[in-house]
Amino acid sequence: MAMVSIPANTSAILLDIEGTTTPITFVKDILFPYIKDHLEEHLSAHWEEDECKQDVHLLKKQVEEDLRLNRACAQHVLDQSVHTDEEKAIREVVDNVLWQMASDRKTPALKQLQGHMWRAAYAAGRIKGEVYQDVVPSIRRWRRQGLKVYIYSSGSVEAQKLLFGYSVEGDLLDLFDGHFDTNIGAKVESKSYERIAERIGCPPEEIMFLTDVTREAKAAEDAGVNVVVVVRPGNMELTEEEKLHYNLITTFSQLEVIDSA
Ligand SMILES: CSCCC(=O)C(=O)COP(=O)(O)O
Ligand SMILES: [Mg+2]
Repeated sequence: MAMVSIPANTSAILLDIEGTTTPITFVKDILFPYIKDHLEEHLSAHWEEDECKQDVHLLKKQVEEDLRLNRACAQHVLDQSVHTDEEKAIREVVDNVLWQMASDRKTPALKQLQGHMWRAAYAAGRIKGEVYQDVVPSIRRWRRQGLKVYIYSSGSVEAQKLLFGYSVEGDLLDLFDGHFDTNIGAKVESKSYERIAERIGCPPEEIMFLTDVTREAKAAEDAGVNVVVVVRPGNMELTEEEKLHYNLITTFSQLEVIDSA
């Protein structure tokens, strides 16, 4: 097993979730189908509640933004406060959410609603967050070596905390020093990594980002962050050029801290 060094000046490890800590199949075959199967029921049950109203309001704002930028989109998200036909309004929200999911969009509006829906399923024990076996021991080792560990995922911070709080390995939230989602910016934009460095309180060069997606790796690299690309079963194939360019690992155990002592 080829080892990859964590540079001695590193103070924080930043982890992606889907395809990095967690199998893509967990997200695609369990989390996303849960939303599709329960969306209409969830909206009907909570339509009059403040949280649901805020979720719908955010979706509506996203539609307005998409229209402003001429993005093709399912345009019908109505403000339920002015709509009289609740069933029709719910149907339109369902259409918009399903359209966003089919396009694998990562908008904060979509991710916030998903997080709220998963909460009930995790709390009832119907879903448990999956993590690869090498993840927990490696994070514990890095922490013992003085590194901070953060999550940066397109999933909302709430969804991240549910996944790790109700995981197959129990409550893992104490492994993390903080969480970031797309409220700090998209994962494919380098500015997001600069903001994260600022929030963590260290220069980008002291952060190592682990992800399966090379567009995210490139954005992080452009910000000065060190990057390792994680190759897990079912992750997107890398090009030959990408394989040569990036440090690759198939398990977190391959990452070793260079001891400065
Ligand atoms: C964190 S829970 C669900 C994951 C999700 O919704 C998602 O979009 C995965 O994105 P990632 O940035 O972790 O690859
Ligand atoms: Mg990922």
